[in-house]
Amino acid sequence: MTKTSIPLPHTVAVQDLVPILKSHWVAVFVGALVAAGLYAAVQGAYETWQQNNTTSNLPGPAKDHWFWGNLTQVIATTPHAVGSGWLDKYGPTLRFNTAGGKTAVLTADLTAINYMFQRPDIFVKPGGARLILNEALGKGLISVQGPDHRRQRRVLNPAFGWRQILEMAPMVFDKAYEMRDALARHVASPDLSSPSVDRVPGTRRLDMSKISMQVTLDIIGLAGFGYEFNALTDGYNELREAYIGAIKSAFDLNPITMFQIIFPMAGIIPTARKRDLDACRATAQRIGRQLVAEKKKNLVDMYSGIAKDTQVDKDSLSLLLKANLAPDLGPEERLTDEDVMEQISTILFAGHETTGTSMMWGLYHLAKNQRVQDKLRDEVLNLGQECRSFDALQELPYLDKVVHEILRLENPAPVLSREATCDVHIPLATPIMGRDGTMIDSVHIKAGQLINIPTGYVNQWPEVWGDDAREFNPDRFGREGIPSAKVPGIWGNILTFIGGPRNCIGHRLSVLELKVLFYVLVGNFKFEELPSKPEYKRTWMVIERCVVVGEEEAGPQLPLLVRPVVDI
Ligand code: HEM
Repeated sequence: MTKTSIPLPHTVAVQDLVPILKSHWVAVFVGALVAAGLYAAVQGAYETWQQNNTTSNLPGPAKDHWFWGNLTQVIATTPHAVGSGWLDKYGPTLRFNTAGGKTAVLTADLTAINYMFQRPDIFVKPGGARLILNEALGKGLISVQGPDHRRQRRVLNPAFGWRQILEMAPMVFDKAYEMRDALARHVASPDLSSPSVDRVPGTRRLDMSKISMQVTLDIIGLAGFGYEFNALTDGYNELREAYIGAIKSAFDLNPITMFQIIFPMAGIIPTARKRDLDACRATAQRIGRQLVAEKKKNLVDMYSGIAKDTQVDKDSLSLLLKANLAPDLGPEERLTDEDVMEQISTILFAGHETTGTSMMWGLYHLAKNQRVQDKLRDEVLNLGQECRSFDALQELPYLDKVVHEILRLENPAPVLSREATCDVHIPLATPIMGRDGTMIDSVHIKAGQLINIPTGYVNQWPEVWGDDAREFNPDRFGREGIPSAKVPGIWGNILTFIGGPRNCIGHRLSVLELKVLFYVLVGNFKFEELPSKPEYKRTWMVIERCVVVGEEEAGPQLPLLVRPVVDI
């Protein structure tokens, strides 16, 4: 019997499909995109459900809004204020609702925080934060993860040791005295714009937020990469404009940007914000490449004997270029010129607004606490008004306490976000009661779970710092048990510079800057609240800034009365 093959009625040869596919390629392409989108949405929804389900027993606030969860409260005030309220109410570990049906864990538990700090490959910066950092700064130390981070950190570390930072002290003193002279000129100039009540003879109403940002920009330019911004003299500077433009565009959190943060895949949408950002980045990169080329040439000239009598410049960029040439580094461990160039925007971003904001809030507290200011002035004037020795400043115990207290109470970035890369149990020092009444001694989370670390809350936690933890009182340092060694911070047992392998590489420079700046400021001027008593309010843009109520449009400002010390 011969077998005859009977074609199945619905079988179509592949070649028959080609013309159909060709004539319908747009429809097929769109169909494939929709299918991929649907798959991603279902997969995403399933993962979110799993994450939410796993943490559903944690205490925390109910949703305020069907889409924005509890974020409406956060946007109305600051993440630090809202988070602190929840932590006071629900205990040290809780869960709240973010946008799009997702949830976040918030924990001030010191064991949990230390566990996360020590495992930066498991607890990474969330996708949305990485998107913004990459857009604004490229792939510098603060943006990269895993092996790239370890490779960069190894080369950068030697540029930020105490010995290297101490060599920058003379330059920081120079800038601090330039600021003093600029303040003295302002005070001596006629005040035509302040309300008459604030025109007090022998004083001048000055925006100390602006001056804090100017002097710290000048310092980071010179200390970071030997570059003069001349911000204190207010001259035009191309890199400064590009940097300010990039930060402004990057943090322009309009609804499309918010959508892109929540759903990072949407980052490919071209927007005016992205266009502006790219233009600013192109300028910053052009100047950055030029700086790297010049510094590299200096090093090569020095090592090859062309410029025998010169020394390596003392700025971080020169020092890291030198470290990058170390013979014990393998070729795959060295940074490329592009890697080095990206560190310029990173150092600017990470080292400028943070220190500037700490200086500004420090002045705010000193103006409100004249007793502390007078005590500090009495101490620093023992060194006269022209000291240039950082060793001498290190001997001043009250200056040390004041700087600790400023950095404790005014953590510029008081809430950190992380995202788990795998399922993990986070141990807790303090067990908490779940919604079902059972005790929880470790938090189980799924991969992709968002976790917030309220470093600012821990810095102000009465359990750690005493009942007056939310007040400005430098004398708390030195009380028995304070600071507490239980707090896992890299500096001063506070969490301002965090801890673990991703701690703030610039913390020593920042402490040096603040000591020098407050020595010069308080030794030469008295800072007072304005007689018109404006109301100040905190705003948040990753960093907590100060605005005047009713003048929010003017942006961050801290107007204070400044009085030269000779007139006191
Ligand atoms: C008061 C001043 C400062 C504060 C409060 C501060 C705070 C921080 C914090 C909280 C982080 C961790 C961010 C995260 O992982 O999410 C960090 C990282 C970093 N900071 Fe600072 N910082 C300050 C000053 C500086 C200065 C002066 C520099 C540079 C000269 C600097 C450079 C960096 C860099 C490069 C990183 C990334 C480190 C890494 O991921 O390995 N910071 N800083």
